[in-house]
Amino acid sequence: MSFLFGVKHGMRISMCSFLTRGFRTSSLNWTDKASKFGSNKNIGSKIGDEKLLEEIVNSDDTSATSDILDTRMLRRMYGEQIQEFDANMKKMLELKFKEEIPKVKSYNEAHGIDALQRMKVNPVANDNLLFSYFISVGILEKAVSLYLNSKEPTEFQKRLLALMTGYLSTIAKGDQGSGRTFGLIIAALNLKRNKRRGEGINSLILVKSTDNVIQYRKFIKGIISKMDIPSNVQADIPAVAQFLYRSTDEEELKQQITLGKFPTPHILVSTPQRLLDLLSTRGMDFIKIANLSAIFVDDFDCMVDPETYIDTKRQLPIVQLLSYVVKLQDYRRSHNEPHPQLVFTVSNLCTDQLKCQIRDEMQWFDWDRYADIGLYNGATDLPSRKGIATNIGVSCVLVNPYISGESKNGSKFKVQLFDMTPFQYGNFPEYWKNKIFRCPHGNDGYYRKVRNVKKSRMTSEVREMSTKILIYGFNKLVKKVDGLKNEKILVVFPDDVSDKTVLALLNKSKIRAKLYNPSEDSTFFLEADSNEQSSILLIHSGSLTSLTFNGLRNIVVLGLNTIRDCNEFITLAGRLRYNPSGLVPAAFYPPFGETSKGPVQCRIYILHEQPDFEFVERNFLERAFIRSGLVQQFSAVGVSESGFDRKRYDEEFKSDYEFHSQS
Ligand SMILES: Nc1ncnc2c1ncn2[C@@H]1O[C@H](COP(=O)(O)OP(=O)(O)OP(=O)(O)O)[C@@H](O)[C@H]1O
Repeated sequence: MSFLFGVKHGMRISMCSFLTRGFRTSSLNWTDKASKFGSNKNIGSKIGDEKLLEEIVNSDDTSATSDILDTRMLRRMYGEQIQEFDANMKKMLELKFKEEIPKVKSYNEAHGIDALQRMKVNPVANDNLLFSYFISVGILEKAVSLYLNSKEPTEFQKRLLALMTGYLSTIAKGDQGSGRTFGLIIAALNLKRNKRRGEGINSLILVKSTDNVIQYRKFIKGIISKMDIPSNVQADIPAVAQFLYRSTDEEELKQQITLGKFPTPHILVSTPQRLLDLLSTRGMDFIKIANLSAIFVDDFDCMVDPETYIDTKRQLPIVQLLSYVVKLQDYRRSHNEPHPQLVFTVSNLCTDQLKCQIRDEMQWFDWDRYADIGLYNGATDLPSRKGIATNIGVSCVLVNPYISGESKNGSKFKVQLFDMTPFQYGNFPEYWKNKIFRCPHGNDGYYRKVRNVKKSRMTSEVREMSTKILIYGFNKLVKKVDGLKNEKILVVFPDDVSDKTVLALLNKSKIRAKLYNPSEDSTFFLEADSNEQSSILLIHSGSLTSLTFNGLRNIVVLGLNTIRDCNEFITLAGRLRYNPSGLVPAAFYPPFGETSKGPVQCRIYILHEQPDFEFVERNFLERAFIRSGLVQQFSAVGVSESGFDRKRYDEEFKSDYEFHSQS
């Protein structure tokens, strides 16, 4: 408590209040400003006194600078402090709630109408809804249409933007590549701030990783660059959006100075961890998130446990942060404005278990003003739609290492490749359900345990050898498979394998490869191949969530440790974008059980060492292939594995407690 309130209140408040007095932007919000520019009225540029600010930051107190630099120590202390803070906060909240409840009630009574009737635009009544139906600021609508080269929102965006017009909250299910990220960006840019909320950051957008924040920065700057506003105002981006992520000390300090200079951006994009760091080191008066209009969380289900969601012993950073931020809204509320809108996006595999947990355990949402996007199934129902687009094919290639004695120079390490025997899904929903929900020792949790035990038994030499086998396999695959020759490929490897090791092994095999850089590689797969450039882009599996690679058609996965569960499999497949615009048409996600007959246009090759490919690994893949919508399979190398005993495999994973057909 003392850490957050005592120390922070002393010096920081004085600095912050000075900053807001001295550098406060006009009380108009940015969308108002933009409209004025659109009508060619110059409202004046931002007041800026760099030197004075620098002095204030420097003289803030020396401990503040060391606070910032010695963040590791602070992060360690953070856990205890937040608990103490939380307990005190609860007491204050209880008192505050007593005063505030009549106001909240009166708001709900005054607006006692059905949630869906609050929407000003009906997203299904008209097939030709354009951005102009939802975006009230002309200059923003033009910029979005120019940037996306389209005037039409996607189906997902229509639903989301319609809910925004009714100030509704949602947990929105969406297909991979359906425009979820842009939906959130447009909603946040367009969201006007009610003056009664007072000053503060308008929207908070939380995303999983640093790479995601950098991608948001690129998209938002891209939209702003299309606005027809004077060039001196273009430099004002920090007043519109700011971006927080863990980085070098220098970059982190830069982020803080910008936030000190522009304390109330229209949008703040951050990873949960970085925001928690800053809240613990700089306090909530530095980050003005006490009266937000909206909180957006992109890919919420990728930030929690894929099986148990938020029901875990350890409180996950996103859960910890949301609980804190939402409480803060109520604690600080001295106006009669409603609860901030909460918008989470999730994948279309998400079950209603997540929603139930949030409803029963978290006081985040105002459920009177909530509406779903997408169909929520019960915990043991099949998903309503396919999770992987029907133009994607998947192949599992088994890599068998051996020592050849035929070379002139003696024995040589070589590999053979085999296609795994494809799975036969059949046409029976009961079979699929048994596989997904009733398969004994077949769930993702069990599989993960088996893989962890296997990994813990491997020495570092064996681990390195395993990577070497897969790189040899990759090299052979590229030479052997026509569809991969001279193609650009995204190679994904497990988070616990060093990128240097993979890069060194590829270079040794004379394969030109480069590591993914979020600032420059989003168009890697659209650029024409040249002899000097690499055609292989390398990325850790943990970095994939939400990244868009326009024009990506081939992914090679180095080992099953790269895909730890079905969600990760869907996220991985969702990076494939046949369409250069980066959108995946909704028609590629038909109902779950529909047989996919379309051509395979994008491919995933999963490489795995044959000696390590046992029934449990095979079963994991079968479950993932079924659960993600009976994905199309294809043969990559044309040589089938031998010795697979299907009968024994089926027996091993048969349940004595099964789903049966109703007929
Ligand atoms: N309405 C639209 N019209 C045309 N293109 C669009 C539209 N919305 C988004 N896009 C393009 O589609 C691509 C994917 O969009 P976006 O990243 O929002 O999808 P997503 O559902 O968030 O994908 P992911 O599966 O990566 O989370 C982007 O590169 C964007 O340029």
